[in-house]
Amino acid sequence: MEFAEGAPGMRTRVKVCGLTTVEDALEVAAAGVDAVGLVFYPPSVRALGLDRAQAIRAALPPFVSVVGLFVDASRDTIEQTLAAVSLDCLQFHGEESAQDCGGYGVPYIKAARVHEGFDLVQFAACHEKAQGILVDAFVPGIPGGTGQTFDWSVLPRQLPCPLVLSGGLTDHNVGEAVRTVHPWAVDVSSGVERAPGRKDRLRVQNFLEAVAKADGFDREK
Ligand SMILES: O=C(O)c1ccccc1N[C@@H]1O[C@H](COP(=O)(O)O)[C@@H](O)[C@H]1O
Repeated sequence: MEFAEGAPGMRTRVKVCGLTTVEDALEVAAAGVDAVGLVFYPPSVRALGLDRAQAIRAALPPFVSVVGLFVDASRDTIEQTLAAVSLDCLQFHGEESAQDCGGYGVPYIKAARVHEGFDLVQFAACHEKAQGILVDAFVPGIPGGTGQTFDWSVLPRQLPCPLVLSGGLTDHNVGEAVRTVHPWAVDVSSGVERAPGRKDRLRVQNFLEAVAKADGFDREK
């Protein structure tokens, strides 16, 4: 199977990023998401401290992956975070090189902010050890979580690793996104919020329902 193209009948995985409370994390887990993201990037409205991250990790049921998001963090910061919080995957959302992302003994995904002329195939080749490549909108000066979409038609049909689509996804556009891009997974943050850093249960449910519908599965609320 070529990645970027999910196999026919495949279920698109869903990550909801930017959980800041145990209550929201349990709600999105109960709704059926595959992964939750914890933001370890202090300028973000969704950033959380180690105590809160530990509490969320400890509260989650099995088989919900916990992804730690970093933006150009120091190796010390990442190691200290990993020592305090058990993370299943790292998400590097800054300008990290392939070397910066490796050596933690934890799988990682590397984010690319897509703009005109951006060569995603070359980017993926540079990050060949990444478990997947996440694509997000390019907004100057803001690394992510912007709620902005981008032109999905610039994405290549084939990549050598799984593609995670993000950037301005909502329950209204994620169906079209899945049908157009056929990503391995989708990642959403602001599009399922009721306030910055607080997730809205109904929006999360509607988002999951829209993904399932686009995959060809029916999903009861
Ligand atoms: O969520 C954040 O605050 C954030 C901060 C810095 C870098 C990335 C961040 N989130 C990631 O951004 C994309 C798109 O988010 P949105 O759905 O458009 O709000 C997503 O991959 C988040 O994981």
